[in-house]
Amino acid sequence: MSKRYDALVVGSGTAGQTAAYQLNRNGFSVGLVEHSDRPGGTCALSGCQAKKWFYEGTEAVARSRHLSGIGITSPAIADWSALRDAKNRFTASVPSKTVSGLKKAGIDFIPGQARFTGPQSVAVGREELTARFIVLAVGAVPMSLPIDGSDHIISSSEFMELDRLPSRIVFIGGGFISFEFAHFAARLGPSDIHCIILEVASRPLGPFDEQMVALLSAASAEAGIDIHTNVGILGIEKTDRAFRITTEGGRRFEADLVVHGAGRAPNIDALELDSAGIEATKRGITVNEKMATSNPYVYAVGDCADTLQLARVADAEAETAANNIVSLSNGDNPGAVMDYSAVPTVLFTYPQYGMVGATEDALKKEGASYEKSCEDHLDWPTYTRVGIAHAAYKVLAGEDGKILGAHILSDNAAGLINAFSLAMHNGLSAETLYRQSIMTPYPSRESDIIYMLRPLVF
Ligand SMILES: Cc1cc2nc3c(=O)[nH]c(=O)nc-3n(C[C@H](O)[C@H](O)[C@H](O)COP(=O)(O)OP(=O)(O)OC[C@H]3O[C@@H](n4cnc5c(N)ncnc54)[C@H](O)[C@@H]3O)c2cc1C
Ligand SMILES: NC(=O)c1ccc[n+]([C@@H]2O[C@H](COP(=O)([O-])OP(=O)(O)OC[C@H]3O[C@@H](n4cnc5c(N)ncnc54)[C@H](O)[C@@H]3O)[C@@H](O)[C@H]2O)c1
Repeated sequence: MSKRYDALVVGSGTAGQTAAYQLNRNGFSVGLVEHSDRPGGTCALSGCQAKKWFYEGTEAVARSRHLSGIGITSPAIADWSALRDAKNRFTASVPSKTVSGLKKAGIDFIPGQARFTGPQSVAVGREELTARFIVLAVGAVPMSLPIDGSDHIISSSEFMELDRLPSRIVFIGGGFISFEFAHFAARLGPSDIHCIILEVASRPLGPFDEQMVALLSAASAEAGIDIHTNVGILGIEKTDRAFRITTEGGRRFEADLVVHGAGRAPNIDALELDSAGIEATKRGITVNEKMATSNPYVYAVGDCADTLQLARVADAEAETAANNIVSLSNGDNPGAVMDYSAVPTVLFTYPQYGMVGATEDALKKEGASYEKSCEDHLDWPTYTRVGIAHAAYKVLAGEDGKILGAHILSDNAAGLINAFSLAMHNGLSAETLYRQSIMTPYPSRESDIIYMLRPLVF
């Protein structure tokens, strides 16, 4: 049996849905293939949205601990399984809402695993589907690790399903997931909790600013999280009551739980990309700035593409691909391109670390001339009021005054960094952003932005 669509989308995560709805709104007949029995994707079910339940609990506990002695007498105590249940009440309805939403819009939902049979054709079970354009949005999965006993490692998704947290947790990898989940565990786990992050590189959080990472690492240490770098893990062994992790150089770590935070790889093995002439590396499907692959009929978006693995980047890529497909169909030039120069990123640790644009390390490496406004351990009332001792910022501007990058440690780094991201998108100078920010609602985290900019302006 064979069915033909104007566009076929593979994957029902945020990227796949964004592309499917946009093509559908433009009058395309659209089919969406999904092989999971829980459609809806990583962000909603086990990523950004799901983990935010634990972040909000973490913030409440951490804030009340910080306020202890300055007006709060009884710091909050978390109920891990109640937070998990609240998260699951949200995720439970995601699959059915995903499918009903697609169907209501007139998009065919096709359950099953897609694999290419030709440049414009895909098999799902016994069904052959052909399409003028195909959008791949198959996401990523935890990278397989060359470690003996790696079957003892649990994923971040499994972590969020635990009934309770044990006292000793080792996180493998010092990236986004390990930092965020260690911060959750340190506030939501038992009172004797001890978290360890083992990073293979010489420093954790490689893409972030080295100085700010050192400040976040110090804040993490105070919360009960130890970070070890240059650790080559050899094996994980199950002992009577725990796990023993052995490393190069003969070091050993004992843990009740070992968690994967060592990167996510594109979920492309089942697609048989070679049958369609689509190039990929272990970092993802190779795409150009229009999100087109090496096959002109196929686009790749979201975590499976060799770009950034962030939810709103996935959406922007999906919109870019869909716009280009619509243009091509109309006989127009496909002119939509992705720009990654001012993508804001936030680590949902406590305090949060928000970053946009260049790091100071990168500017130094490039030999770029820049000016910097930077301060750590801020004693501004904003932070003394909530007992945060580790707030910090760094703003980098070029010779022409334009903002090149910003880095913020704060309990609301997400909101703050977005202001800098918008300024960068609009090519604003530090002085223009300063003038436009003077009347920011006061006092707030955001009204402090002028203090961050002053050294670059006067
Ligand atoms: C723990 C965690 C926390 C995160 N937190 C944040 C955050 O705070 N902020 C942020 O911006 N990002 C965050 N991310 C990243 C974010 O979740 C991803 O960037 C985003 O979900 C990617 O969406 P996607 O649509 O590309 O892929 P996915 O949502 O993974 O969707 C891919 C879909 O394709 C399906 N599929 C795969 N192969 C096939 C096939 N052959 N046939 C049919 N279907 C197939 C899968 O079943 C899946 O449903 C987090 C990720 C994790 C893991
Ligand atoms: N707040 C957010 O936006 C957010 C949160 C979670 C995840 N994410 C996305 O999901 C992606 C995956 O997250 P992640 O934390 O798994 O990956 P990551 O790429 O952020 O970090 C992986 C880390 O593990 C290290 N590593 C790799 N192999 C190792 C090994 N064998 N032993 C020790 N260390 C090892 C790497 O050097 C790196 O520092 C992120 O890149 C990010 O794009 C985003």
